[in-house]
Amino acid sequence: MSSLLAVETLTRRFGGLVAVNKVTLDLHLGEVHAVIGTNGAGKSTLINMLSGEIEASDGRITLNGEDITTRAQFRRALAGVGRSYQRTTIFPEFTVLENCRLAAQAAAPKPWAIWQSSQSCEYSNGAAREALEAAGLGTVAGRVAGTLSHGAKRQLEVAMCLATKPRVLLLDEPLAGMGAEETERMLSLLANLKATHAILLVEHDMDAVFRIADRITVMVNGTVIATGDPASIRVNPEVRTAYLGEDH
Ligand SMILES: Nc1ncnc2c1ncn2[C@@H]1O[C@H](COP(=O)(O)OP(=O)(O)OP(=O)(O)O)[C@@H](O)[C@H]1O
Repeated sequence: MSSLLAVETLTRRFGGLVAVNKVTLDLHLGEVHAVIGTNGAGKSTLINMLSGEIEASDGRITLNGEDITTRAQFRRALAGVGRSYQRTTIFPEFTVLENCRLAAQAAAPKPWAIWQSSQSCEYSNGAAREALEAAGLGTVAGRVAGTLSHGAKRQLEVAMCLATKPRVLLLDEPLAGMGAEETERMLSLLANLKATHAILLVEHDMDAVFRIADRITVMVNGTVIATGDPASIRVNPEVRTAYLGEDH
C-alpha cells in the first residue's frame, strides 16, 4: 500500500534540545496511525511540523510523493492536510454551522471568496453541512457552539477540520477530557472516517488507542522506539519498560 503522507528522518531542534529526532513514519488511507509517548516525547512538535505550523530542522515530509517540507501551512491545508488542536479553537458565540462554514471558507479553493459573506457562499455551506453530517452533528447545526457539551465541541473541531476537505487528518488528543459515552462516539466517528482518510492520532487514552489504531508508533524523548500493530506494541519489552508500565 503506498503512503499518502510520509515522513523521513524528521528532526526539530529548539536550541540545544532535540524535540523530534530523526522520526520516520508514514500514513496510509484506511489506517489510524497512533503516536504515543510520555509528556514531552515530541508528539505535538511532530504534528506541528506535519501541519506546517513550525519548520522542520531536518528531514523530509512528502504528500502523495510530493515534497511539502517547506510548504506554508495554508498551502498544505489546501493540498489536503487537516488538523485538529489540543485546545478548543471554536468561536463559542457562533452557531455550529457558522463555525464549520468559516473553516470551510478559510480553506476554500477560491481564497478571494473570503471577502464574500460566508452565509451566501454555496461552496462553504455545502462543505460545512457535509462535514457536520459526517461528524454526527447534523441535528445541532443551529445551536450556539458555546452551549455544546465538551464532547460535542471536540466533535465540532473534527467537523471543522473535515470542512476543509482534507485527505490526511492530524488529530491532537481528540479524546482529552471526554467521558465514556463521548469517547465511544468519537471512536466510532474515527472508525468511519478512516475509510476515506489517512489519520494520525496523538492520544493519551491508551485503552482507546489500542482499540482504534491499526498501527502505533511509540516515542521517547523525541525518538521512535517502536512501530507496529497494537498486538506487537503491547508485548514489546522496550515499550513496556519505557512507557506502558506493567498494566498493559
Ligand atoms: N516552542 C518550543 N520552544 C522550546 N522547547 C519546546 C517548544 N515546544 C516544545 N518544546 C520542548 O520540546 C519537547 C517536546 O514537546 P512536545 O510538546 O512536542 O511533547 P509532547 O509529546 O506533545 O508532550 P505532551 O504529551 O505533554 O503534549 C519538550 O521538551 C518541550 O519542552
